[in-house]
Amino acid sequence: MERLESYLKEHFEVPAKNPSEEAQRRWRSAVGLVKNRRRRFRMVPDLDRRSQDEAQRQSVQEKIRLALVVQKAAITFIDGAKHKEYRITEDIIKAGFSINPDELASITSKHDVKALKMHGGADGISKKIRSSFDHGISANDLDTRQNIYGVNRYAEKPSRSFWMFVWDALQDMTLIILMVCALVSAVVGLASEGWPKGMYDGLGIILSILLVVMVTAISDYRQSLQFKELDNEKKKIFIHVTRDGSRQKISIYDLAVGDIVHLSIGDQVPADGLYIHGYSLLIDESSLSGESDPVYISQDKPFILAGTKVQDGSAKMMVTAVGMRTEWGRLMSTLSEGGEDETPLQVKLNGVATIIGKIGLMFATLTFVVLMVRFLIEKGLTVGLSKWYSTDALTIVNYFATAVTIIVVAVPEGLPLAVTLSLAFAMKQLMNDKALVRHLSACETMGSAGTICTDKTGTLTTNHMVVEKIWISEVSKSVTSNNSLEDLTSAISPATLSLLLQGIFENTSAELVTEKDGKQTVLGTPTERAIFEFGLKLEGLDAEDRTCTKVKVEPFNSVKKKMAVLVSLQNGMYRWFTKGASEIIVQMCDMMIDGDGNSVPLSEAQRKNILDTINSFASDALRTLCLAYKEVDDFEDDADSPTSGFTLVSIFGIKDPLRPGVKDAVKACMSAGIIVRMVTGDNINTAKAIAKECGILTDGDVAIEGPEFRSKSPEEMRDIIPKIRVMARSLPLDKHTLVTNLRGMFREVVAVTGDGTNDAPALHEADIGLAMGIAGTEVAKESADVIVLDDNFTTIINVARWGRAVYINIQKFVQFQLTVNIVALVINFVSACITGVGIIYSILSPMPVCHDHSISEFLDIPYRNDNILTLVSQGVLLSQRCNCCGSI
Ligand SMILES: Nc1ncnc2c1ncn2[C@@H]1O[C@H](COP(=O)(O)OP(=O)(O)OP(=O)(O)O)[C@@H](O)[C@H]1O
Ligand SMILES: [Ca+2]
Repeated sequence: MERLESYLKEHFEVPAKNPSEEAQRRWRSAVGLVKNRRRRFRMVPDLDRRSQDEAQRQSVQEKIRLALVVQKAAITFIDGAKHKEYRITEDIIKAGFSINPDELASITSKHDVKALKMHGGADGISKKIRSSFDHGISANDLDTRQNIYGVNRYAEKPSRSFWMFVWDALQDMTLIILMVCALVSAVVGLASEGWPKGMYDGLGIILSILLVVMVTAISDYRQSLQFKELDNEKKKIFIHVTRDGSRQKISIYDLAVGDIVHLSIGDQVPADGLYIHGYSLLIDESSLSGESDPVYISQDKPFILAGTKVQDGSAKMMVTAVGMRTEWGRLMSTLSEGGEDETPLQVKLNGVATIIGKIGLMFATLTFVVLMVRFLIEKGLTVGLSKWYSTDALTIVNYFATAVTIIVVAVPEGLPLAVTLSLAFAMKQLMNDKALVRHLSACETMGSAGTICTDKTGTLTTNHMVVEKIWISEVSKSVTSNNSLEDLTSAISPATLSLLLQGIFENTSAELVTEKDGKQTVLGTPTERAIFEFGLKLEGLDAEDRTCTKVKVEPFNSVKKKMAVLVSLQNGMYRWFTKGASEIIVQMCDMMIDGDGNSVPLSEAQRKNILDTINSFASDALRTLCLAYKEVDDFEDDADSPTSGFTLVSIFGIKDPLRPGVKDAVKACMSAGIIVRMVTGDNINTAKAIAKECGILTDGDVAIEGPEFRSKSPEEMRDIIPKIRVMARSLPLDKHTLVTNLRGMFREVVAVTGDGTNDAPALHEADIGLAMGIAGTEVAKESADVIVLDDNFTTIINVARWGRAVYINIQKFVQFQLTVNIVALVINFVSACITGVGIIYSILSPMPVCHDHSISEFLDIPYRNDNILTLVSQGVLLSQRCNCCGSI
C-alpha cells in the first residue's frame, strides 16, 4: 500500500491552480493502459495544441504590436503615405451612411490620424455613421446598421454533433477487439453450426457493444451541452451605452458601430472605437499587443482598441468597428479552446484507474491462460491434440473474448470522468444558486477551503447605501426623514449649503440619467449614489443653479481611497473638491467651514472633535466619507490634486445594512472549520462594528489596519496572521500579502473574494478566487475562478458546500465502482471455465447523487483530505463483504 501511495504521489499529483506543464505531462505519460484515449483525455487540455496556440497568439500579438509601432512611426515620418481606396457601395448609401466599414475599421486599428482628420475627426465620423455624442444611435435602424457594419461577435468553431461522440466512444480499444471477436465468432459459428444458431454468440456481443457505445455517447453529449451552456454564461458581459438619448445597459453582443459606450475603471473595451470625452483614461493594451506599459488616451490619441482594459479613469467612446473587423476579433477566432486544466482529483483517479487497469490486465491474461490450459488438457484427454475442428477455433475466440471482457470490466475508465461529471453537475446546481464556476477545479478545491478572506461592502452588506448622518460646521444631524432635512437646512447658512451641494454634485461619478420609460435614476457606485441622492433631496428643498465647469477629474480608486475634481468658478478662480476615506481627508485639511460658510482655521480641539465624530459614526457601523475643498488661482495640467491646505466641509455617515442570512452563513462556516476573515478598504471602527454584528469578530480576535499590517516583519506576521479576523483600510496589495502568507506559512487553502481591478492579483494568488458579479469589474472577473452572481456571502458558502458534496460523492462513487470492478474481476476469474461473455457495463452507474435538500448537511461533515488509496482499500474491504455482482 505504501509503495502504491508513493507511486501515486510521485506521478499523479498536480496543484489545483496553474499546474506546471511538466506536472501535466508527467501524469499523462504515467497513465498506462487506456482503453480510449480520446474519451479519457477529452476533458483535459491537449498540451501540444495548447503550446501551438500560445505560439500563434504570441505571433499575432507581435504583429499587432509592430503594426501599432510602425504605423505610429509611419504616420509621423512618411507623410504622403498612400491610402487604400475604399468604395462607398449602393447599400451603404441606401442605408444612409457615408463611410465604408473597412475604411472606418482601419482608421482605428491602424491609428490613422491622417485619415481621421480627412473625415473631419470623431465629429465628422459620427455624422457619417449617423450617430451623435449626446444621443447615440437610434435603436430603430439597428438591423441595417449591423448589416452594413457587422455584429459584435467572433467567428466560433461549430460545436460537435452527437455522432462525433458516438465515434469517440467507438474508439475504445477493448470494444474494437471485442467487435473483431464477435465477427470471427459469427463467421466461424455460421460455418460450423449454421444459420441462425451460429450467429447468437457474435450478435450478443455486438448488441452489448452498441449499448455501451450509445450510453457512453449520450452521457458525453449531454455533458458537452451543459458545458456549452456554462460557457455561454461566462461570456455574458454587459456595458453601458447611450442610445436614443438615454443611457442603458446592453449585452456586448448587441453593440453596433456608432454606439456611444461609457467606459470606466476595470472594464474590458468591447469594440474598437474613438475617444470622445473623458477623464485621465489609462488603457492597458497588454492583452492585445503584449506591451505592458499602459497608455493615456486623449483627444490627440483617440484610438481605443477592443480587448484592452481600462486601468484608470473614465470616458465615452464611439464604436467604429465590431466583431471580426477588430484585431481582437481576429485574435480570438484564431484561438481554439485550450481546454480546462485537469483537477487534482481527476489526476489522482487516473492514477488509481491505471493501477487497477494493470491488475485487470494481469487477471485477464491469467484467465486466458487458465482457460487455454484447461481446454488443451480436456482436448488432449478426449480427442487428442492432433485433431482440430472449427468449433475449437470458436471456443478459443470465446475465451479470448472473455479475457478482453475482464479488461473492459476491470479498467475503471469511468473513474476520472466521474469527477468531471460530478463537478459539472455541481456547477449546474451552483449556477441556479447564483455562482458561476469558471474553472472546474475551483469547485473541488472549495470543498477543502480553510479560510475565506471576504470583502465587506456588498458581500457581507447589502450595498444599498443611504446617508444616515451628516456632520457639517460643527453640528451632527441624523438625516433620514424630510423633517430632519429641513432642520439641517435651517441650521446652516445658504453659503454653506451651496458649497455642500456644489461639492456633492460636481465631485461625483454618479449621474442622473433618464431611462427609456422617462424615469430618472441615479447611476454610479452605491457610495456615490447614496451621496448624490442625499444631494437631490437637499436640493429639492433649496433649488440652486450650479454654474461652474469641471476642468479636471481624478476618479476614485481604492489605492488612493479618494477622488477629486477641479472646477472653474465665475470669478476666474478654481476650486478643488475632494472626497474620500475620512481619516485621509481630515489629514489634508487645516481649515473647516463655519456656520456662515467661511473658511476658518482648525483648532486642535476641533480636530479632535471631528475625529470623535468619525469614530462615533463608524461605531454605529456607518461608512464615513469626508468632503473638502480648496481654492486655487491656477493649476498645472498634469499635476495631481493637492494633498494639503483643504477646508473640511462635511462628514457623511452612510448606512449599509448587513445582508440577511450572513450571520447564519458565518456560523455555518465556523462550525465547518472555515475561518472567515474580513478584508476591507473601509474604516476600522466601521469594519469592527459590522464584523461583530455578523459574528466574525469575537473577543480575543485581532482587528488591524492595513498600514500597521504592512509594517510588520515576517516573524511578527507569523504570530499575528492566524489571529487576524478584520483588516481595515487595506490596500489591494495587503490582501495579496495576507493570502500569500496564509498559503505559504500556514499551508491553508484560501478562498478570496474581490471586486476591484486591484483585487486581481489576490484573486489570482488564492486557491479559489471569487469575484463579485454585480459590483465586480471585468478585470476582477477574469482573474477569478468563481463569479458570485449576486455578490452574496451566503452564495460563497454554497460553493463550499458543493465542493464537499462533490468530494464525498466521489468517495462514494469510487467505493461503488471499485466494488463493482473487483467483484466482477473475481467472478469472471472464478467462473473462468464458463464461457459467458458479459460486457453490459458502463458509467451508467451512479450519477453522483446530491439533492438540494441534502446539500446543506454537507458542510457539517468534517472534511478529510483522504488519500485516494484509503478509498481503494475501503473499496476492497467493501467488495469482500459485498456478495452481489453489479456488472455481469
Ligand atoms: N466614490 C468614492 N469617492 C470617494 N471615496 C470613496 C468612494 N467610494 C469609497 N470611498 C472611500 O474609500 C474607502 C475604501 O473603499 P474601497 O473601495 O477600497 O473599499 P470598500 O469597497 O469600502 O470595502 P470592501 O473592500 O469591503 O469592498 C471607503 O471606505 C470610502 O471611505
Ligand atoms: Ca473592495
